[in-house]
Amino acid sequence: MELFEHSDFKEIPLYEGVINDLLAQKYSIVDDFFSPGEILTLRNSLLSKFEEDQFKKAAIGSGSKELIVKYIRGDFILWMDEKEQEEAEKLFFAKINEFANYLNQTCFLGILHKEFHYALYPEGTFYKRHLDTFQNDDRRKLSIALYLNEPNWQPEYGGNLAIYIQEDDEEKTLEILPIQGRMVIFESQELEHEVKTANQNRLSITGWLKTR
Ligand SMILES: O=C(O)CCC(=O)C(=O)O
Ligand SMILES: [Fe+2]
Repeated sequence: MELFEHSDFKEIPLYEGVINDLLAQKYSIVDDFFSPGEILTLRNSLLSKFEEDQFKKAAIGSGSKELIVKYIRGDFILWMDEKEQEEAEKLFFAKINEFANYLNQTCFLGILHKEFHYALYPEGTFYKRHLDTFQNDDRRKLSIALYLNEPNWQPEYGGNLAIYIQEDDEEKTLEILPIQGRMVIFESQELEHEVKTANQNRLSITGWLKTR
């Protein structure tokens, strides 16, 4: 007879890597969170929804204070609906839910909610330096950006994600190229960041894992 029940918990190296990065440096960059096939499905979903004119100009703040501030951010967004039974949403949320459950089991993060949107930054647009918890939402725990850009995104296409890192008394800037399939995860309440001007259409999914 066994005294202790074996839990069905199985260690997943990809998620362990992300967790170790987050603990060590508050951010993690992974290029194989989703498979190339999944990335293509997500990219095609974004493109067809954009062509159907479903995207709206992104705003700052919420409710009646919503303002369209094009000198702060120039992207167009479409909130994703988990209940949507399209392949893209299904595969995206299946993986994100698995990851959130894993975080809850291993790090006791208490992730209860999530919200994600597709984003398209037209040529010449950017998102000025900010903290994601500015968006009237201090429940945001982890920010996630997944890049759905064309293959072989070049440095001259711009659109880097700049993350500002406080090191002792000095500030360091980390610039991340938004190559297709890359995912960046970082602590929403800790790291200020910025989307540099894109010189080509820049496609992504952005979202937040949130506590109560
Ligand atoms: O797309 C990115 O790299 C980050 C986007 C972002 O900072 C935001 O939507 O709050
Ligand atoms: Fe942000």
